[in-house]
Amino acid sequence: MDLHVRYEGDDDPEKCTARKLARFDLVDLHRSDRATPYGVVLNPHAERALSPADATGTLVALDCSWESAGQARFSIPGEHRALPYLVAANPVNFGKPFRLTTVEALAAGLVILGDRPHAERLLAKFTWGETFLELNDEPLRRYADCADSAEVVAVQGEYLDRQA
Ligand SMILES: C[S@@+](CC[C@H](N)C(=O)[O-])C[C@H]1O[C@@H](n2cnc3c(N)ncnc32)[C@H](O)[C@@H]1O
Repeated sequence: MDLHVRYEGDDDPEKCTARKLARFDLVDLHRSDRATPYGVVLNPHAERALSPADATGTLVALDCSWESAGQARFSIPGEHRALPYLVAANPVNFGKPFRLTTVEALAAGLVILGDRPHAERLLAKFTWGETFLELNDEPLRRYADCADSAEVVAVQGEYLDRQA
């Protein structure tokens, strides 16, 4: 799978997971929407949840600060998909649902789309990377077994009910 990041550069460069992935040649960074290849765009505001039905060779994330990650920022052309309920393992948002770093979002997307080994290669660059897969082991396996977005949303409902 080709991994691309629309890079805004408005977050702390020391903590930026996309920059680190780029240093290891694990993603390509793009400074404009126009330069970003068309594919499945990971967008927390998207109406449709990512599912194994989204067969694609190109996964795109937007790396910007959460303060600036409003809907309007996601102007990248592509098929926009939200990730279902998963919790963050990164030190900034540990345990918070839906608030994933770029590497966590790309890794989750890869697992749901059936490429767990690729996800493991990305996460191996972060001390807390393996924890992300451990914390989300059951939901990730279940989402990856779903046929489509509606099934993913139904499975997600079980986790949201447990939270309530
Ligand atoms: C807002 S940026 C924050 C990046 C952070 N500065 C870092 O260093 O990784 C995280 C990106 O990951 C993707 N992402 C995170 N959580 C997501 C979710 N619940 N659904 C879809 N995409 C998500 C989106 O592309 C989002 O813009």
